Amino acid sequence: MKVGFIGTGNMASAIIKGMITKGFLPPSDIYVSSLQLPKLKKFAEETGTTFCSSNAELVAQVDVIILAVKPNLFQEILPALQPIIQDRNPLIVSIAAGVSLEKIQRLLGDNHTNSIVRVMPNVNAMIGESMSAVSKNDYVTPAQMDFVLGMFNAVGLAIEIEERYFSIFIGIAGSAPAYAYLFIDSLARGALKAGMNKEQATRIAAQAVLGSAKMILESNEAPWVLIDKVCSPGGTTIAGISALEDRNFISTVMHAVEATIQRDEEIAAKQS
Ligand SMILES: NC(=O)C1=CN([C@@H]2O[C@H](COP(=O)(O)OP(=O)(O)OC[C@H]3O[C@@H](n4cnc5c(N)ncnc54)[C@H](OP(=O)(O)O)[C@@H]3O)[C@@H](O)[C@H]2O)C=CC1
Ligand SMILES: O=C(O)[C@@H]1CCC=N1
Repeated sequence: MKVGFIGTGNMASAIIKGMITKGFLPPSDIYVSSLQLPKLKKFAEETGTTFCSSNAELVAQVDVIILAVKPNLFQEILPALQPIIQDRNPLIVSIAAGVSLEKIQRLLGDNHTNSIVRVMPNVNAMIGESMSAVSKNDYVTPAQMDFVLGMFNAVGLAIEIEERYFSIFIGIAGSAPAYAYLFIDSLARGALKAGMNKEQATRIAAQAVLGSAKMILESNEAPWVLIDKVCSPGGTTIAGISALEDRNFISTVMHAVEATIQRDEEIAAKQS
């Protein structure tokens, strides 16, 4: 299978580097196109991927197209590629927030029936730790779906969900790495304020958060049960939990998830 990425920015490069590290495809079977050609050439040389000087050149050579550009570019890019896409009929995979399967089909021509898959990965794909959601339209074959699930399982964990849950998924997985990085950075700032070197504090906090995430996944205990196990009576942890709740930590984080969902819905409304 030859897989072509239209767009090689933060997310595509994370997936590409993750796929290459995991040996999912030989780098030369990954085709890339984007806007700034000198930058693209350097990226292709560094990764061993196949450089394409235009989106059309890419579409002409691949079996799977990954749309990895910003949502507002879909209405410019897809109609221009419509004739060649309809001629070759590749599997179309979109990783954009706020662009529905139905919208993609509309941009490719309502009178056609393309195999389209929507994926919401996250940037941790770069180290093989993405959490990705996958949803398909009616024309995707079981073999095509297996290929997409295989690709995103190679760079983390991929699950199939109904498309109507995509906005919520972005709030807890697509955008969530940034929220987790912010939490770790905030812990490190607390340590910095108390006199520890920030770089060392960041590594310590990141390992503590990594272990906590693994504990939730591997212990089968609810987070609140685990929280109680850390809190000694009259100890340090309950003092910290109490301070977090003084500043509404739980509702602040819930509010961040709600804001993410709302923004995804706004982007979707603009695209429709
Ligand atoms: N960042 C993230 O963590 C996540 C992002 N996403 C989704 O991924 C998509 C890409 O996001 P992200 O990688 O962050 O964005 P970036 O801005 O980092 O990358 C966008 C890419 O699109 C390329 N591009 C722009 N115009 C064209 C064009 N006309 N033809 C071909 N390529 C073009 C750019 O090229 P050039 O570099 O040459 O300028 C760039 O490589 C978005 O739709 C986003 O919703 C989904 C999950 C997580
Ligand atoms: O911020 C964004 O819109 C993209 C989608 C999910 C993560 N980054």
